[in-house]
Amino acid sequence: MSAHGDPIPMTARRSGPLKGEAVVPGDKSISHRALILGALAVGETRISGLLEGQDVLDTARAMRAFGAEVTHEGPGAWTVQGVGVGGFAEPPDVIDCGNSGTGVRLIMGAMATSPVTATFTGDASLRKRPMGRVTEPLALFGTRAFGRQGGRLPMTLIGAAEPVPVRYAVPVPSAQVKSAVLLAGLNAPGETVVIEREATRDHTERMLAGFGATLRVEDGAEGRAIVLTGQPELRPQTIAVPRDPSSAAFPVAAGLIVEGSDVLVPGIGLNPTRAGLFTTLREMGADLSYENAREEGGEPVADLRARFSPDMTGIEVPPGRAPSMIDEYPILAVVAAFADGATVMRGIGELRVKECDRIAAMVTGLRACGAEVEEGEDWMIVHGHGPGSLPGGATCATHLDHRIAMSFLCAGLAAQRQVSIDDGGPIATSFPIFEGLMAALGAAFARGTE
Ligand SMILES: O=C(O)C1=C[C@@H](OP(=O)(O)O)[C@@H](O)[C@H](O)C1
Ligand SMILES: C=C(OP(=O)(O)O)C(=O)O
Repeated sequence: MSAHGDPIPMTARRSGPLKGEAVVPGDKSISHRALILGALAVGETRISGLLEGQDVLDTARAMRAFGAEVTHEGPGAWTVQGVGVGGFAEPPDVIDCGNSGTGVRLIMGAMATSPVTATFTGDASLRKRPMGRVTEPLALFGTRAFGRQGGRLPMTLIGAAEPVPVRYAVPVPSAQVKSAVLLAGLNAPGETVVIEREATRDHTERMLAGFGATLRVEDGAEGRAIVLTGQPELRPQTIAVPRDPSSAAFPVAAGLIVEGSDVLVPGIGLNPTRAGLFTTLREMGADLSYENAREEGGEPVADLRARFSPDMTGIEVPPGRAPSMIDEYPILAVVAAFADGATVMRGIGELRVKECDRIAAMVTGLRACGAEVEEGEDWMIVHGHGPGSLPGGATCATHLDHRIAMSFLCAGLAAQRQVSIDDGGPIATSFPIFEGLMAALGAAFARGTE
């Protein structure tokens, strides 16, 4: 089933050259944070380029439930009248975060140190995902959480009435956990310290500084420590959301594997904590260039140009790069099937707790398409056989996971036979215009399965 309705089976067939410009929507991570920090500021935050995907719309609805005024002014243009740090009202109903791990975990952090109680739920995918990784550090502030076994949603959080600041070393590389602790730290007196061994996406830190919070980053033996001073008055901001590198990954990858293609993907955020896929593709020999590199709204941005790359070879992806491309392994696995030799992906255990178990979903689907793939608890190896070599001819299960759905549709554009997916509905969570945008480039997509 798709996240919000009947399943939408889809099929992709081998396509002629993909040509043209692919203007992808705003960054999902930054969009969630703009709404949440806007709700915690005093006054009106103005946002342009907001991703209007279901995940972010669910966060907008949640911010309204906590008392912020969130208004849709026009395409991508939103305003948020914030209630101030510690100003959240108690929501009158259950907060449904749909398919979004980022939404639910960041919002839990944002409400955890206010004297309100909220119950959270989500779709069948989100209800399987672990929330203990967030509620355990939140308990240090004094927040209480009651959920299903294994720390699963639905879950009720009772915010700490008299929160204390915390010092917390994040045990898994997770920007969501880091961000939840920082957002909770906003309403605790004194300094809250979050330490991460490996740097994960830093949008929360950048945006907190933009909103006027006092924070500093110290690199030490334990890793990267973020020190936040609690109880600031956040100043409303004007935020231009850059276009999402995780969405750009799909037209870029399709451009590299479909014969004769030349695709331009303009205005993509290339924050180094997000751009690992593009570095990896270039190391594999992809004809992928950055044009017109510039800075927009405090984030590095460039136009990406991807041309058909018949000479890509498999590589060993450095495990330390995983946090900067964590959502891109499914599409990398597809590109790897069209490169020559083995692409080795290690240190990717976190993929097992995303919208679905992404290692299992990719291995099963790629094998059904005739690829040679190996897997272990936290690794995956794809043995590619060059351009046009993937047999295809399968229907792949997407398990309520947008990235799995888009990855297999891209595979079908270059495979020998069609590749179908059982449900394209979840694509709307992060990239609602994917089908039309790809079709405009020349992608042979159809509704239904073979
Ligand atoms: O903070 C964020 O916006 C995100 C962090 C990552 O999750 P984890 O924190 O679980 O690694 C990523 O997979 C997700 O798509 C977005
Ligand atoms: C993992 C993802 O999102 P989330 O954790 O927010 O559901 C994703 O978008 O790939």
